[in-house]
Amino acid sequence: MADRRNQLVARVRELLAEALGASRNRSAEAQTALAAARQRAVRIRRAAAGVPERVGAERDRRLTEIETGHAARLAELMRRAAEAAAREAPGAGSAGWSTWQPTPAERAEPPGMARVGTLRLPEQGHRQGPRGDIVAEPVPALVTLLDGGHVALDGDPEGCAAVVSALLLRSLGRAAPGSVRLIGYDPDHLGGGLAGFAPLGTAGLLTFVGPGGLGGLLDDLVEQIRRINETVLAGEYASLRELAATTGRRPEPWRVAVLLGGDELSRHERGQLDRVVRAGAACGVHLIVRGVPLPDDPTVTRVRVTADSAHVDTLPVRLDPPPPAALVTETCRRIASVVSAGPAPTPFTDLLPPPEQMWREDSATGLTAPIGEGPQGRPVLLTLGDYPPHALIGGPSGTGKTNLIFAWIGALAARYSPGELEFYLLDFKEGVSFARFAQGRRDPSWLPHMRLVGINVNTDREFGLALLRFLAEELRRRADAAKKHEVTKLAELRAVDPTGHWPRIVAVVDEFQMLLAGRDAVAREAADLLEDLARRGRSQGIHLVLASQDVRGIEALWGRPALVAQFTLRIALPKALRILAERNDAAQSLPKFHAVVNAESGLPEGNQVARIPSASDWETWSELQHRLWRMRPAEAAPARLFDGDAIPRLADAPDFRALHAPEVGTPRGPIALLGEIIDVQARSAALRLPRAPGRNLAVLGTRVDEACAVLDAAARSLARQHRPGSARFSIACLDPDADPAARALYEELADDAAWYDEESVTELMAETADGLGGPGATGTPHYLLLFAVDAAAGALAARVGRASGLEHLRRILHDGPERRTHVLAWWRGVARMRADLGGAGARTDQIGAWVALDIHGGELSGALYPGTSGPDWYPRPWRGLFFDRAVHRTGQTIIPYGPSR
Ligand SMILES: Nc1ncnc2c1ncn2[C@@H]1O[C@H](COP(=O)(O)OP(=O)(O)OP(=O)(O)O)[C@@H](O)[C@H]1O
Repeated sequence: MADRRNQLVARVRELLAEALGASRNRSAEAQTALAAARQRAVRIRRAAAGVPERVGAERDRRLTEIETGHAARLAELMRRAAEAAAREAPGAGSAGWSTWQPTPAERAEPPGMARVGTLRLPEQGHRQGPRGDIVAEPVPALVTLLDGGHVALDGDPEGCAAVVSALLLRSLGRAAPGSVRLIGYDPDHLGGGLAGFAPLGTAGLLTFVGPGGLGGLLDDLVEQIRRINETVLAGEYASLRELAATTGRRPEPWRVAVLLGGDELSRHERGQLDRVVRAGAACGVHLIVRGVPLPDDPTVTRVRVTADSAHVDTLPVRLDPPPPAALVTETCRRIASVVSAGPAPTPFTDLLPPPEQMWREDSATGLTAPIGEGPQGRPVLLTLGDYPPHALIGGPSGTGKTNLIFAWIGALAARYSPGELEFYLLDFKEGVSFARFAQGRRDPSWLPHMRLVGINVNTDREFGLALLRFLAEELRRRADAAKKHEVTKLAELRAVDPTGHWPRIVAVVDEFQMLLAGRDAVAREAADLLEDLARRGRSQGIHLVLASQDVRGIEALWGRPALVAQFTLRIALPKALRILAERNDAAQSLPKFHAVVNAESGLPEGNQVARIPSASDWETWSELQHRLWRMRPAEAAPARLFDGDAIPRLADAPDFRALHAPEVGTPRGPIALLGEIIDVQARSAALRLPRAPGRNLAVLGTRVDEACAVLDAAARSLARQHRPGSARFSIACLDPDADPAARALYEELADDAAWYDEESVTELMAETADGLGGPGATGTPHYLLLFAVDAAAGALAARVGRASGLEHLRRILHDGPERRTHVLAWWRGVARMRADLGGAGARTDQIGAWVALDIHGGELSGALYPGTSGPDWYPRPWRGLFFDRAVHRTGQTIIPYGPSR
């Protein structure tokens, strides 16, 4: 039993030991696991502690990134907004006050908006500057006024006044001087931003309406809107802005009414205010109000100002300071002085079609072109055709006649090509402005339509006559052509003869009364020609435009009612008298640079007032002329310029250039050119010297230079028709003053010339007379050029052999021409010539031709000139009267050629 018990104890011990061992192992394992777990926990805790730090950094990084992007985007948007604002409110519309100056919009350009401050954004836009600094980009706060709408102000008076003066100054700065008119209504004398604009009042650009005047003011604005809608926009345009954009014209000013408080409005006034708000902006009528309720309308911008903030509609705004007072008054003063100086002329380009449209018109039925702008901004047209055919222009000196002629010629020349229209222009007053139409030294261009320009012709009425004769000839040519084609009018002639050259002709004569002045042959013939041209030119496309500053010019026509009646188109410049019908005094109240245009012979119902653009200053004109000149046809030749003050040169004369010597022998009837004829083609006066009795020339008068010039031209032109060595030129100079000219001629003629003086002239006479031989003898052509031959009378009176020198001279004059010996002699008076010819009663028929210089017509009576009283000749410098009994009925005025040297 004990064993059993011992065995049992041993077994229990054994089991216990096993159990203890096992549990020790387990415990150790547990310990290890615990330690590991503890370590993990620490690690985890540590790791866990690191996690939020990383997430936060990431979040912050992202946030910063988003913020930067946002700021950049905002800055970019604000930059664009600022740029857009600068576009919407260019120049004076938004410039800062320190650099502000007026920048008027072009006429087709809208004036734009006006800046009053900057937008106050919740997050102000920034962008990084180059060094990382922050740069603010303010966005301008803009308000629409001119052409856009109205502004209603409310709140702090000082802030409102700042907005009013900023808006007004910016509006004035964006418009041409005078094109913004302000009307103030300030019954409580609040000033309200208007005060600084007072200088505009002197030019009528700022008017005030007194207390109680609001109703009248609103009625007036409504009336303006009605008128503009009916007569200016006239259903064609929705607004003045559209009209300006389409046509480039702005015929109405902007009217800005500034209404500052006052009593409550009556029903009528409210109604009128409503109308202005609804319809005003399209007609350039705008309101700026404070203390006057404006109805809600899309055109109304509301500006609310409190002591520390401001809003434009709903946008918060930081208002600009008001413009400096000095800037306001100085700007207004300048505008007022420009306006007081007179209305700005409309630009000349208004009269012209666009370049691609030039020379597109057809003149078959007439010529139509604008001359200026009418009161409603519409062009006023001038027409020349079957009706009205001719025009009279009148206006005292300085009222713009010349300018009007330039404007009209330019408007026509730009529309009709030179094949459709030709001009002839004659200016009887002193001045050279029309010379521009012809080619000049300074400017090689000319107006391709211009065929003739006569300037400084005041003493050369013959030139006017020559033009009229030329036109009469052209009229005859046209009438003949019409008859041949069995038609009556130019339009029909052009239809049946489409390849013919039948342009309309416009002949302009400025100060035409000079042509008709006096009761002499020139005036009589001129009036007859004018009458004929006026009557018949109408249907043949020849149109007369006569201008005069002087009522006497018109009176010269008044005596010829049939002539005056043809001039149905009348153009009266300010203060012109008698151009319009008797009781039509519209020209008396015309402003400067305006004209009454009347196509009804001046009857009041035909009046149209036009504002004439400035066209005559050199730059304005030459721009057009150069353009048209470049368009000229290849064969176009410059206009003939006749300048009464210029002395022509023989070497330039077409007739001189055309002379040449025959291949063999002597010319049958050589020609001596004496001077330029006063005519349209610059021809030379030519004396034919065939072998026929009387073919000698006497130059009569005391003017040395002119006499020498006539003999010089005669000799040089004759020499050109003889080969060297085939003619003799004997030059006798008996007046020392003529010596240089005679010597120059002697040198020019070289071997063909011989020189004689007082000593040797007698020999010349004797030898020449003796050499004449019998009546059939025809020797070498011999020309005796005797300068101041009367000075040799003493020497010639002496007998040499059988006869005296004078007798020889008479024989040469008598028998010479038939033997090719011609005398071209200068006597210093008619009586001296007669004496040399044999005394007072001597025959003069051996003097077949003469040129009279300072000799009165009466002295030339008798055998020298047909009739009893001599020619109508009043001597004047550098002019001569040429008469050739073989070809002339009346004398011909010539201009001696200038010295050839
Ligand atoms: N429409 C106009 N706009 C601006 N300036 C003008 C206009 N018309 C004329 N003028 C200017 O007025 C001045 C006188 O004009 P213009 O020479 O045409 O007058 P006029 O009547 O022909 O005078 P006169 O007969 O004395 O020559 C010139 O300096 C001219 O430039």
